[in-house]
Formats: sequence, structure tokens, C-alpha cells
Amino acid sequence: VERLHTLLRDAEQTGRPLVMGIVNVTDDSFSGDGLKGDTAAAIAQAKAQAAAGADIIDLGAESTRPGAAPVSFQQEIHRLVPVIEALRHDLPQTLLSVDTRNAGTMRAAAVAGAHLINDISALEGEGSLDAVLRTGLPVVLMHMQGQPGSMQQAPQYADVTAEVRDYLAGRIAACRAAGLPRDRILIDPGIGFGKTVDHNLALLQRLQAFRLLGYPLLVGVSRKSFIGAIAREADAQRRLPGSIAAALWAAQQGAKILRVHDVPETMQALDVWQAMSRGGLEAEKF
Ligand SMILES: Nc1nc2[nH]c(SCCc3ccc(S(N)(=O)=O)cc3)nc2c(=O)[nH]1
Repeated sequence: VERLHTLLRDAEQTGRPLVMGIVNVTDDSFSGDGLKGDTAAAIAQAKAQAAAGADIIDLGAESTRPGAAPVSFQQEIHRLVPVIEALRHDLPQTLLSVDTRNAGTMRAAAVAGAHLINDISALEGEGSLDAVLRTGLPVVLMHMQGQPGSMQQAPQYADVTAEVRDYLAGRIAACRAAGLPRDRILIDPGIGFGKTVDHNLALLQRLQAFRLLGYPLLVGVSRKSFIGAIAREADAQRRLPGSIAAALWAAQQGAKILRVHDVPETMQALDVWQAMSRGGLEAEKF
């Protein structure tokens, strides 16, 4: 928890958000279980992202993109633990986050040396709040409407910003009441998780509303479909310019952690943005 707070304090002082690189440890290799191949590939990708300046690496073994099917926690552990153990050794300076909804995975990840739990279901899963309490780790509480398999079919809100903020306030209260200390809670509006394009844009326009809850804000816009919906799709796979634009907007609105696929590109964009925005801070003094 201390290392994360040191980084968050630096982010506060420099006015520059932390960068969380995304590494998926999924079985997309064709050779049967293919674990070896996937482990090596994930380790190499994490090393490249750390070398490019990522402060945190977010490791996930379950795709939670729309339509994805759930993965058993045994399968998650089987894929994630070797990577966590290797990266604890190879990247001692980089914080390791684990993207999971499963209590069993949270426990195993903590034992293996993870520093942060990133839960898209905000610790609503069976036994997950208790598991995180016992691990002593900080946790990202993210909003999702519905489940990944069906969340994009008919997202529905009367006031998306108020409802997402109130949901997160409720989850914060539940975690605090169970004994989770303030300094182990981060929040995230869950861009793309049960939201239309307009819902995502409303949340991003009103990102400051989440700062009023008083917890560090994590935002994940990288390569998400709302970008393709509002912008020309130069290279549909990466949506890189749009992802960078949305990331800088989130930084401007006070996000403390940006969750991204493209670390070198995001770092360069933040270098340029910071040079101007810091200047802006100086200018305000005159
Ligand atoms: N805290 C946190 N964790 C995350 N894990 C993921 S995985 C992304 C799954 C996905 C892919 C694509 C779309 S879409 N339909 O908008 O293109 C939605 C969800 N994302 C996030 C995020 O943001 N925060």
C-alpha cells in the first residue's frame, strides 16, 4: 500500500497521472494449453511496458470485453501466478495489479506478490470483499452495469453520472463498514462496461464528479469502442490517436491512474501535455 501511495503522492505533486500498462495472459495460442507461450509473451510485454515507463502493470486472465464468457478462478490462477512470480523478480520497481472478480484469484495473487487488486465488479463477488480485507492489498472498485456477456445489449440510466457515482459511493461505504481502510480504496467509472457511447461521453465530461468522493480515480479508455464510434477509424485495431486524446482529457480532469495498452505513446503524450499543463499551473500564480 505504501509504494502505491508514494506513487500517488508524486502524481499529485507533479500533476501527472500514473500509467498502468495492460497485459492479458489469455490462452489465445493454438498449441493446446499453450501456457508456456502465453507466460513468456506476457512477461516480455510487461517488461517492455515497464521499460517504457509504466508505473503499474495490470495482469488479467479473463477477457471482460462485451460478450466474453467467464473464466474459472482455477484457470485464472494457473495463468496469472507464474507471471506474477516472474515479474516480482524481473521488475522489482513496478507495481503489479491483478484484474479479477474471483476471491480465490485475489488470494493467490496476493500470495504470489501482487500489489493491487483491480475488480471490475467492485468486490461484489462471493467472498471477494473478505478476501481483499485479508490480503491487506489496495483495490480498485469499478462500476459495471450487468455482466460482460450482456452488458452492452441495452445499457439504461436515468442519469448515468449520478447513478455511477452513487453506486461507487455505496460500494465504498460497504467496504469501509467491513473494515477496509480509506487508503486501500481507488474508484473507476468503468468506461465501456454497460454504457452506450453517450453514457461514456457523459461520464468523461463529468469526471470531476467522481473526485468529490475523495478517492484516487482510475480511468480506462484505451482502444474502447466509443472512440471508434465518434472518430475516424484509422487503424481499427488500436484507435491510438483517439485513445491518447481521451487519456489526456482524463488526465486534465484529474484522473490519477490511466489504464492503457500503448505505454510508450501515452508517455510521450503525457510528457508534452505535462510541459504545458504545468506551465499553466505556474501561469495561474501571476
Ligand atoms: N479498472 C478497470 N479495469 C478494466 N479492465 C478492463 S478490460 C476491458 C474490457 C472491455 C473492452 C472493450 C469495451 S468497449 N465495448 O467499450 O469497447 C468494454 C470493456 N477495462 C477496465 C477499466 O476501464 N477499468
